[in-house]
Amino acid sequence: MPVSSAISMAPQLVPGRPIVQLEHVSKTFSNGTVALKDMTLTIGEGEFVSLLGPSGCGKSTALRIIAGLGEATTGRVEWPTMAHDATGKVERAIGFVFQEPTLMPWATVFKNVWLPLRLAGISKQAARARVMEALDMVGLASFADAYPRELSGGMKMRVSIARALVTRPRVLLMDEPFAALDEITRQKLNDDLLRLWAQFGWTVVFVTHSVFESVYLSTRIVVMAPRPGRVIDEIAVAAPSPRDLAFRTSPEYSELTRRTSQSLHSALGANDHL
Ligand SMILES: Nc1ncnc2c1ncn2[C@@H]1O[C@H](COP(=O)(O)OP(=O)(O)OP(=O)(O)O)[C@@H](O)[C@H]1O
Repeated sequence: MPVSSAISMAPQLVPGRPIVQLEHVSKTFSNGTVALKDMTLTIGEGEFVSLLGPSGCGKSTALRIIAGLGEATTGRVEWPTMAHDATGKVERAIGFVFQEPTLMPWATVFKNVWLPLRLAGISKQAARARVMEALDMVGLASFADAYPRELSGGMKMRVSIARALVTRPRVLLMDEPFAALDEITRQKLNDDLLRLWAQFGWTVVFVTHSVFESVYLSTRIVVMAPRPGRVIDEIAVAAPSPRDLAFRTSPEYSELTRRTSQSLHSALGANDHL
């Protein structure tokens, strides 16, 4: 594919029906910090969207609002295709992966992954098949009886991902999940995540600081700037799957990282006067 056709403003690329829509979402914390200002974003089913931007531009705040872990001050988040309970509250079929694996050190890998099902009242026996399925997806089925202290950093993150997958979410929300890992482990987890995404067809919203990671993983990159946190650019990445070393070393990848770096640079420059 010629480089120019892989780069365009993103809206043409939205492939499926909208699964989540942020409509003019703003968030001001009680100390007066405007973490998000007027964020409008539609994410289609099956997209892999990265939120990319410098520290403090509101990426985590946006992700938490999407997850229902935080409230927007103004604006709305709509889930047009998700079920609602009897009170009209949306039943978000989501999994959330934090930057730290946040595992219970005293519990086995199995018990850590069982946690979301246990909280939903599902017994260990009834949960067994689903826990093992989730562990199998991340390649850790044989570590079910291990404790977190016996695992490497990458394996702990895999357990954390399995814990997010055990509820069989339609949308996976990931807040810089690989930032603390070494480069080789990070690339391996990038590849495994892409393979699972292609296989299971989830929608992924992925927060990152890394231009390279965002280009490698995403179908669309949403670039954000701080003070106030806002969207300043969207970049479509039309390169087909599977993405691999050939893509990582292609002229198309270089051009996309150049274009994305420029955009990130202007995100920083937008606040030079502050
Ligand atoms: N609970 C809070 N109370 C007050 N201010 C907050 C709170 N949470 C975040 N902020 C502020 O809101 C802004 C956006 O924070 P947020 O964590 O969303 O940014 P981010 O882009 O995810 O940053 P990073 O990449 O460093 O994680 C920052 O200025 C931050 O200090």
